[in-house]
Parts: sequence; C-alpha cells; structure tokens
Amino acid sequence: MSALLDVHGITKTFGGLTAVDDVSFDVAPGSIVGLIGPNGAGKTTTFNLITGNYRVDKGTVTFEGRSLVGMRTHKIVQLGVARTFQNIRLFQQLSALENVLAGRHCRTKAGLFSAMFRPPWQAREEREAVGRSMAELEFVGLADRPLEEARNLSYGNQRKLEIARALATEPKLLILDEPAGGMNEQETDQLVELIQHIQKRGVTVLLIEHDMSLVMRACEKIVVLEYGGKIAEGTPAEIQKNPRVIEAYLGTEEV
Ligand SMILES: Nc1ncnc2c1ncn2[C@@H]1O[C@H](COP(=O)(O)OP(=O)(O)OP(=O)(O)O)[C@@H](O)[C@H]1O
Repeated sequence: MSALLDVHGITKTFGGLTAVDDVSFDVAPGSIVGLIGPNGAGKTTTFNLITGNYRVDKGTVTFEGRSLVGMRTHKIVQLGVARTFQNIRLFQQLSALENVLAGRHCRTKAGLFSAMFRPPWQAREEREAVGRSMAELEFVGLADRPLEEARNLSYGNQRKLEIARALATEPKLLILDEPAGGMNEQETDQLVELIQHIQKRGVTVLLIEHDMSLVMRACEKIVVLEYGGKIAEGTPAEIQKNPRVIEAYLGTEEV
C-alpha cells in the first residue's frame, strides 16, 4: 500500500545549526506513528516542515502523492492535514465550542458577501457547523462544557479541545505535538484510548511524545531522531531494544 505521507531527505538549517538533517520516513494510511527523541532532536521542526509552518531547505514532503513543499498552511489543512501544538494555541477568551467552530471554518464556504446578506444556505451551513463541532466536543469528552471559555479548562482538557478543533477540519492525517504534555496519568490513559478511537474513525495519526508509556502503547511504528538525524525506525519492541536508542536516551529518561 502506498504511504499517506512520505517524507524524504528533509533538511532544515537555522543559521549554522542543522535542526533536521536528511530525515526520511513514511506514514501508512490508518496507522499511528510516533516521532521521538531527546530534547532539541528536531521533532517539532520536522512537524513544522510537514505542515508548511517552515519551508524545507532540501528534500520532499508528499501527501497522497502530492508535494506539500511551498504550499500555504491553510491549503495543507484543506488537503487533510491537521495539527495540534506543543504550546497550546487556543483562542483563550473564546468558548470551547467557538474554538472548534474556528477549525470547522476551513470546510465552510461562507465569505464576507454571504455574511452580509445571509442567504438561507448560510444558516443551514452554520447549523451544520455547530452540530459537527458539538459532535467533536463529545468525541473528545468535552460535551458538557461547550460554553466554557478555553482558559477555564484544565490543561488536559485544553489539549483535548485542540484535538477536537483539529478533527473539525476533517483531516486524513492528524499530527499531535506532545498531546500528553501536562496531563496526569489518568488523563494520559484516556488519551491513549482517544487516539485509538481517532484511528478507528479512519484518521491516520503522527505524534511527538515524551511519555514513553503512551508512545509504546499507542504507536505501531516509531521513528527516532537525535541531533536532527534519524537514528532508528521500527516497532515499539524493536525500538525498546535498539542500542542506539538506548544510548541516546541514557541518563535522560528510560525508553
Ligand atoms: N525557529 C528556530 N530558529 C532557530 N533555531 C531553532 C528554531 N526552531 C528550532 N530551532 C532549533 O532547532 C533544534 C531542534 O529543535 P526542535 O524544537 O525541532 O526539537 P524537538 O526535538 O522538538 O525538541 P523538544 O523535545 O525540546 O520540543 C533545537 O536546537 C532548536 O533550538
């Protein structure tokens, strides 16, 4: 089966520092893939190269056979790639529902003209968007507090809200940057289940995570970066006994 996402030889340099160095991997449709590595290994930069937040210096990023290189981020979202951020990026003053609606926006056609004249199809579209957004809140377990301002939600719930917003864009590939960051053990267990439910919906998942227990439980394939380069790739069992990976993590955290 051909890959949903194919990253080939991507490289990104900041000044004299090569943050991502000739990295290649692919993500099969329907899979859950983890990207791990010590702090500063180049994981978030790799995500930013895939989602168009940074432009690659070298290499290719191909999604469903189409090159994403040089494409604007909103176009990449429209093609079916959605993401969450390591530092939560919600509209803190807006309600949970409004945050998810903002994600839905990329799938609605209403523009300035229709917003002024409000044709009947627009009311229909708005109702549909609210219904769909509520369904996403329910999916992540936040349906009881749609009108709560994002800033009043716990850290763990804000992460779930970001996932709901990303899902509202109807992605084929969902990219999660440290989704368990700031979560307690119970929330992390729920997150593993949520990620598995996302997979059951047919959405492919690519995630960065420092919580090794989550990575080992949730991912079918793991790609390991160190100093910007890929040092290993394999199943959780293979990664756990890979000498280079153990060495990279030695003294920092257990694999
Ligand atoms: N915009 C930028 N400008 C300059 N240097 C950057 C930039 N973004 C990242 N870097 C550097 O690139 C390297 C890789 O950073 P990156 O954030 O991708 O690592 P990471 O593996 O995601 O780390 P962490 O686990 O700490 O989030 C680091 O040395 C970082 O300081």
